[in-house]
Amino acid sequence: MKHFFEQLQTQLDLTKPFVVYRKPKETKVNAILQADAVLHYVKDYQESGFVFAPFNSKDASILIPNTTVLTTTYTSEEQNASSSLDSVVASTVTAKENHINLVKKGIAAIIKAQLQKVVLSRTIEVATAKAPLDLFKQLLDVYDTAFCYLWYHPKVGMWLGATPEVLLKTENQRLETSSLAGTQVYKEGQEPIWGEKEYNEQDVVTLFIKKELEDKVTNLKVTNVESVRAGKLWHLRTKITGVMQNNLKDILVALHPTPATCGLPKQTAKEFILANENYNRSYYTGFLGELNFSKELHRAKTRRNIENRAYTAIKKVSNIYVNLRCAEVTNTGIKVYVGGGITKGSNPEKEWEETVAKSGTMLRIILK
Ligand SMILES: C=C(O[C@H]1C=CC=C(C(=O)O)[C@@H]1O)C(=O)O
Repeated sequence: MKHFFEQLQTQLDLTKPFVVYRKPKETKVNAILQADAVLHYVKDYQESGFVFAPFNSKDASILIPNTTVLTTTYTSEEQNASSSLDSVVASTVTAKENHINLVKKGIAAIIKAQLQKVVLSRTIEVATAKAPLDLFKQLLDVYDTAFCYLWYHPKVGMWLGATPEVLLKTENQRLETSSLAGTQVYKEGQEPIWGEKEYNEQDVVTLFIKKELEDKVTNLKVTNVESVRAGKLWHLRTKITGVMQNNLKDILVALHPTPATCGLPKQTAKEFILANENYNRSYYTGFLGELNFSKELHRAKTRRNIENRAYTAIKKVSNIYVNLRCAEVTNTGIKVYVGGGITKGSNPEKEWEETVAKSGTMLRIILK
């Protein structure tokens, strides 16, 4: 174990690219190390490696090819997990005013019928003396149901996060995606009670996904909406599955960004965000994860299987997540990114509070 994290520290000291991550509910931690500092881009999504894509699809997606892969088993440190669930606030009066004004602008555009939904966000900058790999280990300790990662490229920067949202999981042609939206703060021993605003906000995402995939996926199935926990928050989620008839690129172009991170209509919401948020989202609300990995499947060795060598099958799998509950390591500290879905039923003060609650995912790790 020590060896694993030491190798990552050496990679960082040598300023060479790497990513280290753990998928939800797994104990296996994976790392991909790049031998040089070349910036590789994804061209057609036929590549194999770890993809790191920005919010704005006009900008290029980065690939760390999976040449050197390391794995280890990480067991969470209980002590860290429990003590870190207190709430943390690191926001100024001006930040609050600015966000409330932005939300009001969003609501006004919805009332004018320019938009049905728009996701609006902000950043919070804090100082820290903590080492990036220690922050990553703390994410592992606290968020066992999230996709936890630390990503570094000397020509781009360093990002880390614990995201609850699956964008796309594929096994050969089989596909799963999810519609995640609506937020409430988790309270010990209590189940969430959802209002019309949250159901509507989440339904917009589900309908969008269904429509986008209709002509690209067969056997499309949508589960009932359920409450899912993400650290100290609850969300509403629907899973969507099917069989891909198009390639991965077509599917990703159709889905990203969904109304869980952008809005509806997609293009108008994107333009609204780029014109009004007054900062660059960069990789926040982009996507990241395993692209076209090979997975060996071992079937029972029946005589027929042995004859046609069918007992080991290689599947092509991708596991891609939306880059939420994340932060960027800067020269002066860490920048946390948070946002929320605005609909006609939104209350600006509550939307502000929701971003404060969401920022807790990263802040309670950074400031603890
Ligand atoms: C945009 C974010 O969350 C999305 C995912 C779940 C719930 C959301 C919401 O309730 O607004 C957002 O759509 C974020 O965490 O920055």
